[in-house]
Amino acid sequence: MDDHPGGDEVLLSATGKDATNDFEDVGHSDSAREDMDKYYIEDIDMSTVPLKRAYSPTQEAAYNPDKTPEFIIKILQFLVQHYTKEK
Ligand code: HEM
Repeated sequence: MDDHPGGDEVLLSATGKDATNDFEDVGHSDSAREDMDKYYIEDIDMSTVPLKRAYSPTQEAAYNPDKTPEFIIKILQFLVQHYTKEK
């Protein structure tokens, strides 16, 4: 951990899961890839790795762009005001 040029914090943040994407995202050099051979212990039993949880957005009411009811109410209000003034 102390020998990792990227520091120990990033390694700790990638523990308990498959860190392949974390490793690849950094764009490690070829020599870093070669270094991995030095630290290779064994293949991971993938059945013990927590499954990736799919992102599920909270169900929000869909925005209703249909303003027809509001529009009709405005016209009715206008008509009521108009005719009650004249009479
Ligand atoms: C056994 C696995 C790993 C080895 C052997 C390794 C090795 C190295 C080496 C040699 C460097 C120096 C730059 C280079 O040569 O690419 C480096 C940088 C770095 N590594 Fe790793 N690394 C490992 C895993 C990880 C993981 C899992 C992460 C992320 C969680 C990570 C994050 C970083 C970061 C952020 C840097 C600094 C990059 C920069 O500032 O340019 N490394 N690593």
